[in-house]
Amino acid sequence: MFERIGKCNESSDTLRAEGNQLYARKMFYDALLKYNESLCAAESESENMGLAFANRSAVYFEMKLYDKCLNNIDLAKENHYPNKNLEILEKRKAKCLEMTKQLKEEFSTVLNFKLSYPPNKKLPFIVDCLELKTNKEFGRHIVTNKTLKVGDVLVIEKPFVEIIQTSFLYTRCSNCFNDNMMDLIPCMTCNGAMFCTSQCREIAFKNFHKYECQLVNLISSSLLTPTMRMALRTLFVALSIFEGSIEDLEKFLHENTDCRTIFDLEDFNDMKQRFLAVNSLISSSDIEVNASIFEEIFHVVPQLKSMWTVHGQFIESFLRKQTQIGILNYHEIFSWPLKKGGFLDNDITAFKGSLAYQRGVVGTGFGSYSFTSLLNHSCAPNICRIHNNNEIILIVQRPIAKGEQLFDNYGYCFTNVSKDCRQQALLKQYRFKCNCRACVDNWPLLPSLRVLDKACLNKAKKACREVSSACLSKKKAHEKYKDLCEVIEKNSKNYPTLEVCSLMESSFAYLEMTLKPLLQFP
Ligand SMILES: C[S@@+](CC[C@H](N)C(=O)[O-])C[C@H]1O[C@@H](n2cnc3c(N)ncnc32)[C@H](O)[C@@H]1O
Repeated sequence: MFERIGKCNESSDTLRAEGNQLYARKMFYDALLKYNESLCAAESESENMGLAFANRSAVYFEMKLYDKCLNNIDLAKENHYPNKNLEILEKRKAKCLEMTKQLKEEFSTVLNFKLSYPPNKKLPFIVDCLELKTNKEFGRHIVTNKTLKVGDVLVIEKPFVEIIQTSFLYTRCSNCFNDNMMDLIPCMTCNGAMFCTSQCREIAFKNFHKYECQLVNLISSSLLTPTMRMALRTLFVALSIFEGSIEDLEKFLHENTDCRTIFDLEDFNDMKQRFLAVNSLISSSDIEVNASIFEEIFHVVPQLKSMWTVHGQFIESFLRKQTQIGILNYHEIFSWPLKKGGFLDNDITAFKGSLAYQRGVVGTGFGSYSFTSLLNHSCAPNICRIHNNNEIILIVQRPIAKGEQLFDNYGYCFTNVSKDCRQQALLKQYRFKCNCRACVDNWPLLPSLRVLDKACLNKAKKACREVSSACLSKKKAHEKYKDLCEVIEKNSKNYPTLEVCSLMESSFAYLEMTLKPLLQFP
């Protein structure tokens, strides 16, 4: 039998009752959150599980998400929903089936991003024209060997490892980040992880959750920074690759000390090589890491404690290095909030005035991306980054000539952050002095940029008005985005003018709109 960590029907009852009150007030997002917490707290094989699924089915019915309603009715029945109440569920099911027939809505419209050019033969998630170069000024960097157009999709990268911010534990799959409109299933043992499917639950258990399950409350407390949580998850994933043998992991690292980027992999499907690519990312060895917290965590679980007793030194240096890699390389993952109006009170990344806040997206987690981490920063980038669940998609934002370097933006764009602030922040976190054109020539902030083409400025103003008031379908947003890409391509010789930079901002907003959930909870 599993040891039940944090499972408790009494808490599950309290959480369900709180959910019921929110449901009565039609606060469906908050109600689902409580039902998910209640589900996670429910002792397995108790009727509390069935009740939580049934409650969720009621929310989905009100939201007209009939497929999810039906799914939750089935789950309720499979999970000890009390027989005496079955009639309620059967009635709901019948109504649901009737409504599904009537409903021609296309809730399932998903826009799939595809690479714009043939894929790299070894790395199928990047286009074949990208090359790795190294020089003194930039270290490793990526250039294109063919001219690229605005809107070209260059990379669709999944992380090697990702973690969810604690405030999203009950709203997203802990394995793949899918929110599945909160239609999630709990870990059968702990109360701190949910999954979108049983496959995801199995994969997570195999890859990392078997180690974390007994530690979830500690890991998700404020003891660890997100970078340290990522380091710990990386250790558990690496351990799983070596089938739990810390000796083999240590030996492997000892024998493979040379630097290997993702371009050096012989076989992309070999997880050991993929791990080496993450382990070879640039790190800041001078950053202090308080490793004693890791020791405390390991001492909670007997199996991990004995591992630390024998291999503590190796584990500590592994975790220190991953933390130091993380500071320079891990990417925050942004998603659209499921709740109308947006942000959770405790979402620290959504501070007012931040770019994410203006765009309406929230930071839901962090990931390690071996390719994207080879991109250098410019305050005037030529590519942009969007997220589809845990995937990073890299798209050309202004034309890039053959032989030019691809530049990402580390969160400090010249259009809305002053040169002094940018330079200080980049030096402090990323340890380099930025010499991009915007810094060298001290380009002004967006409102003070010069105007060269009045007709184009009018187009930009129109796009700006539309994008801030628009409530478009994904398809329509994608069409608008494509139109703007053409206008930017034609006018790019005037960059950085007010009109071109505003068009770029609006096009990015349309692009993100293509990933917005079709429906948000009240
Ligand atoms: C995510 S890594 C980028 C890849 C890195 N160049 C490498 O060799 O692995 C971030 C680090 O790259 C370097 N870097 C990024 N942008 C740079 C720039 N514009 N100029 C100089 N160095 C830069 C800094 O050392 C920074 O900490």
